[in-house]
Amino acid sequence: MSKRPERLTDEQIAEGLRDVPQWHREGDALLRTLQAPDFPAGVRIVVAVAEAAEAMDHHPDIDIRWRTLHFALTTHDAGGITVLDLRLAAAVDTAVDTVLSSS
Ligand SMILES: C[C@H](O)[C@H](O)[C@H]1CNC2=NC(N)=NC(=O)C2=N1
Repeated sequence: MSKRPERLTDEQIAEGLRDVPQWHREGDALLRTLQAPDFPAGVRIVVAVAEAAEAMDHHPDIDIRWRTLHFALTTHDAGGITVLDLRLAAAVDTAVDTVLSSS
């Protein structure tokens, strides 16, 4: 097994968030909410995110309400936000952009 990442400091999180401006921090999680054009597009986004997450072995909490998607990222194993969450945030953004540009 690879070494578990360390929790980031408040400063490191704030700095990391500059690269993923669609996200904000709430406590021990990074959050992004977005509106898909319709429900099927929202589901396609979730499928693309799931594939990226599985490849990274790091998984978001996802809430779908019709065409509104909420993503929450935290590292359960570390009890807070780690570099894995910042990487996953960027991967979610890529998945969203890919799906939306092809629909
Ligand atoms: C063994 C495996 O690497 C861990 O259980 C992974 C899987 N996906 C995970 N996803 C998230 N968000 N946090 C974790 O701590 C986590 N742990």
